[in-house]
Amino acid sequence: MIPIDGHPILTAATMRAAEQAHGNLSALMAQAGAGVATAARRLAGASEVLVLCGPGNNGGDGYVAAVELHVAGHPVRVAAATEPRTDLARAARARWTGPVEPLATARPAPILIDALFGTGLSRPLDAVHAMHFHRLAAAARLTIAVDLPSGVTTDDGRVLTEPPRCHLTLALGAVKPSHLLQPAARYAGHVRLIDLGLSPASVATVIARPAFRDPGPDTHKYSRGMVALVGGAMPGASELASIAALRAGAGYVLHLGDGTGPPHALVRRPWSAGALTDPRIGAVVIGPGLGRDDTARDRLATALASGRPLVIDGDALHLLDADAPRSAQTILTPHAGEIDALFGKSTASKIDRARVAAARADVVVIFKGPDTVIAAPDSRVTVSADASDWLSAAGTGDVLAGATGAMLASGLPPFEAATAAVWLHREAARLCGRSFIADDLVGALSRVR
Ligand SMILES: NC(=O)C1=CN([C@@H]2O[C@H](COP(=O)(O)OP(=O)(O)OC[C@H]3O[C@@H](n4cnc5c(N)ncnc54)[C@H](O)[C@@H]3O)[C@@H](O)[C@H]2O)[C@@H](O)CC1
Ligand SMILES: Nc1ncnc2c1ncn2[C@@H]1O[C@H](COP(=O)(O)OP(=O)(O)O)[C@@H](O)[C@H]1O
Ligand SMILES: [K+]
Repeated sequence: MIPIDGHPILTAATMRAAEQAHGNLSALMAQAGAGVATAARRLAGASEVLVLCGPGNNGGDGYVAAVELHVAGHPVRVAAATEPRTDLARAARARWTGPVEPLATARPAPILIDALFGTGLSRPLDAVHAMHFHRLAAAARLTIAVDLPSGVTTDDGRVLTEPPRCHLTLALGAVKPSHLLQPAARYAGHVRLIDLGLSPASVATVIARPAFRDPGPDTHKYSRGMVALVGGAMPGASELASIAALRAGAGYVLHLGDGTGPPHALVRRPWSAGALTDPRIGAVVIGPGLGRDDTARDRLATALASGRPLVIDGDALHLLDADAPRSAQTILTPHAGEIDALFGKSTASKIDRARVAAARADVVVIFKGPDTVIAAPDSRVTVSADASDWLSAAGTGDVLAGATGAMLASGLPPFEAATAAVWLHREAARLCGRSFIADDLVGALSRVR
């Protein structure tokens, strides 16, 4: 049971391929079931465990876990609505010598293991499975899902049948998109990986603590990263982004636009057409509070022509031509509404949408939300889940844009800069606790760094 940070994300199909490449499916199931049993024993204390087994190999994992728990002397019962249908699951079922209670009449237990359906779920649960899964979870103190909470898809974060909210999900062999993508992810609770030794390759990974560029003895303010913020109609937003760039670690931040006041560390200048020609500028951030009028259009055109690395956020995303050729490293930071406006609506998964957008616009995309997906034009993807829901407040996106500018100006390549900023933003939100405002989040960036 290991943390998922930095681990590859596999779809149902790539998982099946990894499983086939391994060759010994029975050994994999034995390992998976044993991993589930070990985790359950660690968390259950002396409490009884009830394992719900489905018809496929997810159910097979459940039977193996039940056998392992029994062998270890742990009180365990099994319930199922149907007989196993795969050879592997039948073999696992045959090794369970205790009774199999009908799901509909099964008595609850303090610890519930959901081994009903995993990556093979292809349609909504029938009424018996759905109703009794909820009944037994409501009576349990702890619900542990095997591989995925039964009822969610594997690849795109959709919910076919609403499962109960599990406390823990044990991802078998690899993390799957639905462990991270909403709305499915909220039903998984904490996600931990059970390593099956598959070492699968994937261009998609779970976000991990980034390698920041820290200052050294030879660093000066410009080499540490100079960020220019282009202001506009609402200077508050671009100021918030400016201060975020400072607190995220930029050595010099220039706010180009109206507005006065602290912090004194922020260098303020009025906007001018030549404002972005300073070759020391390592990143230009444009969009927070920019507005969408002709002035905003002119400023965006100047920024795009400057050749400086760019972070394009907020209003600027509504003025941008996604298909225009790029002359500089560019990071876009859209939320769902901005993705729709720029690239059109789509029912594809958030990971696929981010990847398609990055390739089409030849940029790094930070597709924001409770699940944030970062995609590069070369198909690399990293996903950040578990962000504080309290980030759903005005201005927190401006903070991310500023932090992204700081990371880009520090010399990190765009994908790494985007990843570092998203991680920093998420950890800062964690430090802020509840009911914080965007200004508090800015302060917390320093503490995280
Ligand atoms: N991929 C791997 O490396 C490993 C996979 N294992 C397990 O195998 C699981 C996948 O097994 P399966 O492919 O057998 O899939 P599942 O066990 O998830 O379920 C598939 C079975 O249920 C049926 N089914 C699908 N949706 C249904 C619904 N709503 N109502 C009723 N029946 C439905 C399918 O027709 C099929 O018979 C994984 O989630 C994992 O738990 C582990 O045993 C070990 C390793
Ligand atoms: N429910 C949520 N849980 C976690 N993070 C969220 C949630 N809602 C929004 N966020 C994050 O908060 C930020 C909001 O950005 P955005 O929508 O651009 O707001 P604004 O433009 O007001 O600053 C993004 O980083 C996004 O990922
Ligand atoms: K399950």
